Amino acid sequence: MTAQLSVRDLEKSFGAVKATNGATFDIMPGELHAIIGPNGAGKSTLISQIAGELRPDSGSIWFAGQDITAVPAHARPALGLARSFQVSQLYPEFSLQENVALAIAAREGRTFGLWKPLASDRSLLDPAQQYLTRVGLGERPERLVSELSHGERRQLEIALALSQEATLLLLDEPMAGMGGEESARMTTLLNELKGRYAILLVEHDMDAVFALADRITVLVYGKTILTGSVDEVRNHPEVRAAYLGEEHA
Ligand SMILES: Nc1ncnc2c1ncn2[C@@H]1O[C@H](COP(=O)(O)OP(=O)(O)OP(=O)(O)O)[C@@H](O)[C@H]1O
Repeated sequence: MTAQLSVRDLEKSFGAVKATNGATFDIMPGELHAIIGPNGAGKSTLISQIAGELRPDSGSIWFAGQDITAVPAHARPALGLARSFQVSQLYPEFSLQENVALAIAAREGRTFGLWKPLASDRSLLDPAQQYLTRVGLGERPERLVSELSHGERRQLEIALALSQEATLLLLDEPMAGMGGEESARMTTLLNELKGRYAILLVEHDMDAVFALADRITVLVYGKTILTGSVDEVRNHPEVRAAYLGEEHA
């Protein structure tokens, strides 16, 4: 089976800091693959290179068998690779459903100088409603983005990534800033999405990572020191020493 994403010997330095130092791993179709590592290990730098926002110094990134190392960030979503949207990119005065409809229109290359025609376009609003339902926001699609709680905004970001017809979702700390109940809801959502989508999850919440991950890659000082199952990672002496501490061992 061809990997959905392959990262090979990736290197990226900032001055004297080797933020990515020979990172290599694969994500298979439908796999939820977590990247963990201590603060400053290079997780954000890695995800930014996969999204195309940072150019690696050397090494390669392959998406569904195609070398995308030189493909610019703006062209990657059309291939099926979606980084979750920032809610700051949304239209606060429009409803959830209208925002997702606008994202679908943008994906389809439709121009929307006038909002009115789009607002009544069922061919956009119906699929928008389906994406909202898939992430648990389907009940009140008329709400404004400004009315959402922090956790609901993160759910909306995922709906927007799905609306890009992604096959790989890049999720950078989706549980950050969430309370227990919101984290549990996000964990349930990601559990429903895995299998249908390949997911690269960078997350500090180890309970969520251990509950969700099919495989985990451990990053320390930019190097991928291990890729394995939850049990393999929990029991690996170097990982315990470098990162987890006894409470998760
Ligand atoms: N734009 C930049 N310029 C200079 N140094 C950078 C830049 N971005 C990251 N770094 C450095 O690269 C290293 C890796 O940083 P990165 O943010 O990727 O780690 P991280 O694993 O995401 O950390 P955290 O868990 O704290 O978010 C750090 O030493 C950081 O200081």
